[in-house]
Amino acid sequence: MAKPPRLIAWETTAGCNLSCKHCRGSSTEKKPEGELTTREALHFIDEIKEMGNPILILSGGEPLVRDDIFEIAKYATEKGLRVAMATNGTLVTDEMAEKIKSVGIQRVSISLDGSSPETHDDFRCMPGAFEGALSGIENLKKAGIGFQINPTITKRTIGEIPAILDMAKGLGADALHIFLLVPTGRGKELENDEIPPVEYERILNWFYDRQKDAGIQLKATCAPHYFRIMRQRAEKEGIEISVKTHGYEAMTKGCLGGTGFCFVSSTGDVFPCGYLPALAGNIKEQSFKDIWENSKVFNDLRDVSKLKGKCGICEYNTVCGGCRARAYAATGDYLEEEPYCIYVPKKQ
Ligand code: HEM
Ligand SMILES: C[C@H]1O[C@@H](n2cnc3c(N)ncnc32)[C@H](O)[C@@H]1O
Ligand code: MET
Ligand code: SF4
Repeated sequence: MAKPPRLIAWETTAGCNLSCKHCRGSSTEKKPEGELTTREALHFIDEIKEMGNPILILSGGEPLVRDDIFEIAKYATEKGLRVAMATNGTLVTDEMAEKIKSVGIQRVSISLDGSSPETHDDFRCMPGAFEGALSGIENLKKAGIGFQINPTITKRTIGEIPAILDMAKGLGADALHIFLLVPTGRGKELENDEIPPVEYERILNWFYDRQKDAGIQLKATCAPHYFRIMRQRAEKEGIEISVKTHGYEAMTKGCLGGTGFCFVSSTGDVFPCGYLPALAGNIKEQSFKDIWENSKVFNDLRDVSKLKGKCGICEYNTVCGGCRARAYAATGDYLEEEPYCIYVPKKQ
């Protein structure tokens, strides 16, 4: 029997006040038909709670454009779920920050796709988006809410990542979670902005070094090969990987899509992650538990022996496993080898 999910990202709405260049959801001001109603949303929370006690990320689109977002969040925290919110920050006024606090949301992520207004505003297609995000952060701080910074790594932003880390530290963020661009949704049009595989290797090695001295929590999302690099580096350094030396990263693995994580769209479609359009089911038609336990796609992803190409024979496949969304984007098959990894497995 599959273990229950540890983390669920829910696109509470596909509507958004921005329309960023890379957006996996192609979000705009216009919401698509069929968004879960308040009743359906609360029922979904009941279903999650019956299965276990995961972290629930209220994402979007922009969650703050959903009218009943605080009712939903309050319902979830009162049921005992740990609730986080992912926002672009521009709508986080003092009043919003107070509401976020009062419904018991524990942490908020703010996206910063540049250390300067020029880069961020260009990426997010809105002049003032950078200032808006910073002002959102100040308001969260005043309300005493923990926050993390999420930058997306592309050719446009890679040069500013060290400066974004410094900013995150200076602002008092709890964490920096880097996101590596996945060419899906509007992100498909940014295909040429994806950093090449050797650059991935370089930035993830830099990230490994910063884990030691950053002083804030760092996590590489959608970069499963980080978990290979971490092991290769630790071996070279003669360090045994343990919770003591590598914290939370020692206990987890590259991609949790389908094993510990899933993404639920604004209309109730369930996917392994927000970047992999392989449908597992819809919560309006089937119970969430049934989808999680029995769908073909989730069961495929739980079986490492199904991986193909070099991921199939790689000695790191239980800790990395490749990005299934990139494999799907490149080949149409989510079990194919990860196209952005330069490692040559030892077993040939
Ligand atoms: C410590 C436990 C956490 C773990 C294990 C974790 C892990 C993950 C994983 C696996 C993803 C998958 C991305 C994908 O495949 O779509 C993800 C996405 C994400 N995480 Fe975390 N995360 C944690 C905590 C948090 C917290 C506290 C926040 C705060 C807001 C956060 C914010 C996000 C966001 C915004 C996404 C992207 C969701 C989306 O697609 O909209 N995470 N995380
Ligand atoms: C929730 C987080 O997901 C990021 N995000 C949105 N679209 C993409 C994509 N195509 N690839 C990677 N990250 C993305 C946002 O910038 C935000 O930080
Ligand atoms: N709109 C929020 C952000 O930009 C969360 C979802 S992004 C797909 O961070
Ligand atoms: S990335 Fe976030 S802020 Fe930007 S358009 Fe998509 S949902 Fe909106």
